Amino acid sequence: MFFASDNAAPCPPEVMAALSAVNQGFAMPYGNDAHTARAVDVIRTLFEAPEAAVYFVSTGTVANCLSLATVSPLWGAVFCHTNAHVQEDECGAPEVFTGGKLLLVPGAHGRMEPAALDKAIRAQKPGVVHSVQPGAVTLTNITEGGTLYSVAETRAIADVAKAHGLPLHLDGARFANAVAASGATPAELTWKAGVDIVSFGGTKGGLMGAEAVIFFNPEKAFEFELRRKRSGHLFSKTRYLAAQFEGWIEGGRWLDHARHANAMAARLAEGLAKIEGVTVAPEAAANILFVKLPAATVGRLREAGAVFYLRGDDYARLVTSWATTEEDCDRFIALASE
Ligand SMILES: Cc1ncc(COP(=O)(O)O)c(C=O)c1O
Ligand SMILES: C[C@H](O)[C@H](N)C(=O)O
Repeated sequence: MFFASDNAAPCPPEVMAALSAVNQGFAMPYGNDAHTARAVDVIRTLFEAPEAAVYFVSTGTVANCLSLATVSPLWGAVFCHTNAHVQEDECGAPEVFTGGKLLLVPGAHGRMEPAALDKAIRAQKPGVVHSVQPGAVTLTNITEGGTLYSVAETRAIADVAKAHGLPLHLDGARFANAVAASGATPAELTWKAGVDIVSFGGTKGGLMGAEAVIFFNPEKAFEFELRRKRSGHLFSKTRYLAAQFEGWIEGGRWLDHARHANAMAARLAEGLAKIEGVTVAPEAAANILFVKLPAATVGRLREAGAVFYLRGDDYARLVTSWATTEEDCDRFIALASE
């Protein structure tokens, strides 16, 4: 009953097999190897973006920070949701890397409200030297609140960003879960909806610290490469990051795992919603649930070995993964209903 985070899950067998397969002999370092080239092609094909620039890094935080620093100037404001990971869980790294500042945009259920984004951008007095200048917009899909930006909702944010001439970044730490939840294709949920750069998360999907950054317009790609090197995030043995993506994407396993994680969260939500005194927050679309549990229930669950975080308002955050089993869910539900 380990629901603290999908980060905590082990690596699926195909990822370990891919690591073992790539660990043969010598290969050019710094991404100049055949595995990296193949993984780049696999991702370009997956996103229907043959011209895209694709890079591998080891954490979602640095994927976000390097992406935003590449597209937002030193004096830039990056607009994000009030509870965005870049705001709440990256220790100010986005502002270190970009040199600018994050400006928060409200919206229900973890999604920025397009009108609120437009208002926040206009409030920055573009052209006035005393004001930070609008630099970029970033959204998270699946959001930190466990909700989904649909294709239409992504397009609505993109339309506001584009109206102000701003690039749109997508924090896709759980993008696989968003694709599984939306039924859209990766292309429909990104560049076809107006997204310019994606942090395509592998770690939450089970990879051993591997993330991909995708620039659909490769124009500024080399700047990303320079920033990645300067910040010490150019892996000399990139083949080990790249091979994990190859193994994970091959045969659609990346999406099968995400569908499974989402299904386990739905199983939990359905069972917990039937329990008197338990409230399941609405709009959960993927593998993150927020559930209000009586204090005694929290104690009983933890006593029985359940692992999960409590949010400030006493909502438990339950995160499922590719490795979550039906037994995990059913045992949690049974204990919560005692
Ligand atoms: C939505 C979101 N974005 C980015 C990250 C950052 O990933 P990392 O912890 O690998 O830096 C996380 C971490 O879990 C996350 O949940
Ligand atoms: C919250 C923590 O930073 C991590 N992003 C997670 O989702 O578990």
